[in-house]
Amino acid sequence: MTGVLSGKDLAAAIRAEAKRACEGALVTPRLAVVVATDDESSAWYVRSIAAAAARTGLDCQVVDLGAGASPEEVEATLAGLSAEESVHGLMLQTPLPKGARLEELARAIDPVKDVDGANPLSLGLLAAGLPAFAPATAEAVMALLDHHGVELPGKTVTVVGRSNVVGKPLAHLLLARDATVTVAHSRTADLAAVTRTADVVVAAAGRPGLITAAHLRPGAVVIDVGTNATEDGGLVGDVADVSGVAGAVTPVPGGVGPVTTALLLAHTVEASRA
Ligand SMILES: NC(=O)C1=CN([C@@H]2O[C@H](COP(=O)(O)OP(=O)(O)OC[C@H]3O[C@@H](n4cnc5c(N)ncnc54)[C@H](OP(=O)(O)O)[C@@H]3O)[C@@H](O)[C@H]2O)C=CC1
Ligand SMILES: Nc1nc(=O)c2c([nH]1)NC[C@@H]1CN(c3ccc(C(=O)N[C@@H](CCC(=O)O)C(=O)O)cc3)C=[N+]21
Repeated sequence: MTGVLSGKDLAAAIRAEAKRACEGALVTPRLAVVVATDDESSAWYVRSIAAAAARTGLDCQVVDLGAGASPEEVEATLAGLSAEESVHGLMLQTPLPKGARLEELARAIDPVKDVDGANPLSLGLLAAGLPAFAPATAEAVMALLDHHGVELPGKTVTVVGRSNVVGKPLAHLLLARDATVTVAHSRTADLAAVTRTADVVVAAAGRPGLITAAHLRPGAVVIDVGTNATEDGGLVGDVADVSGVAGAVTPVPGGVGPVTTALLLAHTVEASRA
């Protein structure tokens, strides 16, 4: 029997705590989200952030520069919002316009407002095991594993994807919890060989159906980070039907996504109290 690792209850609990903190706050925490893409999965995320912020009692300011924005324009916008006292949390949506790199632009995000851990300084601190905001998605994967009682010390974990938003920071968080970590990517010669040895497989490639039953050791725990928009307006992950082989799998929607959104708000509340 393949179990379903829902993120809904966990997300609700994180939001409830953030809400309590907002009710007691002198200043309403404010999150600014900068968008320079027309990507559908980013649009999904921005809508969930705005909706969750409204329910939780945070202010959310979306600054949409359009997919044609220049890197200079994005950088100047981030620098301006970083300097604004009323803004406590600041994030830049990916993907970015052609030629723009997140790790370069995010240097303009003040590290104390870097609630999605995008400034390379945050990633460096995280790698060194020092306090910093982790990208909400990477932290959401850890929170889901903990919430569902998945043990990590000594376990083998394969992360598929090495982006600075998900794969790389997640590898550091897993290492800090004494897992043995393998990071796979598009140049990995034999993906199935490195996923089949893993007790836990995290799929964060943005490729619908990439991970199949043939990629898994029987009983493996599968965390599906992928959020791929379908033509009919739905959302699918990176994991095909693996029921019967996987021990447990996170659903899409309803798995990593809601926890990511909730943690982004929690980070903003925390930043507003610093
Ligand atoms: N649920 C959530 O909260 C979130 C979901 N996402 C989703 O997660 C997915 C990944 O996001 P992100 O990390 O930003 O994406 P990127 O496109 O930045 O990175 C994708 C990574 O996957 C690797 N990859 C691509 N194709 C393959 C393949 N066939 N086999 C093995 N590895 C492959 C790439 O390798 P290489 O480096 O060689 O190019 C790259 O490292 C997307 O679907 C995104 O929408 C992202 C953030 C949050
Ligand atoms: N800098 C950056 N950081 C990101 O974390 C990031 C990004 N850019 N760009 C886009 C992707 C995509 N992403 C999603 C997060 C949550 C849902 C989510 O909450 N989905 C709900 C469904 C949506 C709903 O029902 O409202 C769910 O999975 O249940 C979706 C997509 C984060 N991303």
